[in-house]
Amino acid sequence: MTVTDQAERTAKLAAYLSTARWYAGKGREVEIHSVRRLTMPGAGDPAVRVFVVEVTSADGTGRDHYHVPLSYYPEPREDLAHALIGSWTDEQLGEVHAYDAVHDHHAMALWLRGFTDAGAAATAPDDREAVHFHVVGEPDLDPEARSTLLSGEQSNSSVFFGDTAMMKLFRRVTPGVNPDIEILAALTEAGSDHVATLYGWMDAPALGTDDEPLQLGILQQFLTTASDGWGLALSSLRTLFADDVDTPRSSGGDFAAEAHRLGVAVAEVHETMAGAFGTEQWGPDDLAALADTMVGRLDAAAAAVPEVAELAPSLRPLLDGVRRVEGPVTIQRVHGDLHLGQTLRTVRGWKIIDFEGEPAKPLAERRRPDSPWRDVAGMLRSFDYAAEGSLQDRLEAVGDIDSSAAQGAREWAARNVNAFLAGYDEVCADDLDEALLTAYAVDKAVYEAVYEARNRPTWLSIPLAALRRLAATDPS
Ligand SMILES: Nc1ncnc2c1ncn2[C@@H]1O[C@H](COP(=O)(O)OP(=O)(O)O)[C@@H](O)[C@H]1O
Ligand SMILES: O=P(O)(O)O[C@H]1O[C@H](CO)[C@@H](O[C@H]2O[C@H](CO)[C@@H](O)[C@H](O)[C@H]2O)[C@H](O)[C@H]1O
Repeated sequence: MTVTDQAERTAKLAAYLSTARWYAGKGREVEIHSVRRLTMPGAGDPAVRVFVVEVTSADGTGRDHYHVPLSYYPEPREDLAHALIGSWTDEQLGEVHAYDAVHDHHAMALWLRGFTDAGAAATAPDDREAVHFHVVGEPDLDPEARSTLLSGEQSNSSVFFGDTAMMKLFRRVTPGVNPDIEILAALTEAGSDHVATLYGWMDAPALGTDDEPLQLGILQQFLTTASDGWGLALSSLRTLFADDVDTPRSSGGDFAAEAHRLGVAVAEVHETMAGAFGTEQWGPDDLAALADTMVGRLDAAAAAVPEVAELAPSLRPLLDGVRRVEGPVTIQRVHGDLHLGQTLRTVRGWKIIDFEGEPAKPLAERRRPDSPWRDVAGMLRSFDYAAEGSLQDRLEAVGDIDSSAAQGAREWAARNVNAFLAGYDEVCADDLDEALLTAYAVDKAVYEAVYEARNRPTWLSIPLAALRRLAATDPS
């Protein structure tokens, strides 16, 4: 292969990365520094390779690694045209057309086989350049199940194997333990009713002697009959708008009983996590450090989003309020990025998914114990998002928002926040510290403003409106 071939191939990969939903560095040119190539056990037909691509990080100061599995065909595949990375001459395979393998069910069958064969030592344990498969317990996997890629706004790529298992390939990967695997393993072992059972995971061995393995993905139970909390909340709001009622309580789609049950479920998950990982206490110094971190994040957001900069002077005192919280505050492992989209309602009750934490945070930070009120604040923000998002949808569909719809949506959010908190409080009766909860809500809305500015600018108004309301609260 010539240097020009190599450069052309890298450019095609960079172009693909720049458009991928899961690529965090939107808006900056993708600069590839190195590409590690892993082999896939059993690969042949189709040819498959797994790459770990090192790029300049989203903020330009460091390096990020992306997990990119590719499948190769000698002839173009019409059905995979949307997932084409490029066509080139490969030193071993000759002329190839390379596709993002998650879209290719022939390729994904190799991953399923990796798990079904894992007990039979499909990968040589000392093969440092192979993807390794690990299975937990004896999952009932159907080796013939066909994969379906989940479409939508995901940070990772998820495929369903029939209605038995779901595999999520992590896209941005860091050496070390991935919290999604670690927490699901602990909750599965503890017999939690509120999560999908962990079936297994895949990783690649460490590169250097100081490195830890690179966890590449997770296999878990497919939750049948699942509807996500976000969709259910929007549907409740649509019913509210259609009903001619005075309050959300009288609407046929009232969500409060579900919000209450969800509060109970989140609290039970917190309890199980506290039992599995233990608890610690935060004193005044830790609370001061938390305030510093939050103020630092506000300052970074202010530099990136001008509207946040305008509000920053009024928001800072709310974050500084954490310094006055009367400790000790109990901390433990938490979800870290909890919102309605991370909850699934099944016939067996509410389930919580995706324990990865905020995708933008470094792994070590995401694994650090925190106050469970961070998760509670995430849910409260999400009820507000649902109310405001539904008004925005209405504006786009109907052309304007009448004042009764706006008032109804806001009452809906308040009602469900109260119901959620009441359910949470039934299980975890820790005294609620308003200042701490408010600071977490500000911190989350600040994060959301940056997230929306980067990923969904038309939704930026939602966290900004929340920040404006919060900025008007009395910090004392
Ligand atoms: N165990 C499961 N069973 C069925 N559907 C699931 C399961 N886990 C997740 N999902 C669906 O897949 C979507 C993406 O999963 P998630 O873990 O949130 O991925 P990401 O990290 O990419 O955001 C969820 O919104 C949910 O609809
Ligand atoms: O689900 P992810 O781990 O990818 O989380 C990221 O994307 C979320 C959006 O999909 C984002 O959540 C924000 O929007 C939601 C509505 O789409 C809303 O329910 C959440 O409250 C709001 O934070 C999340 O912040 C981001 O990390």
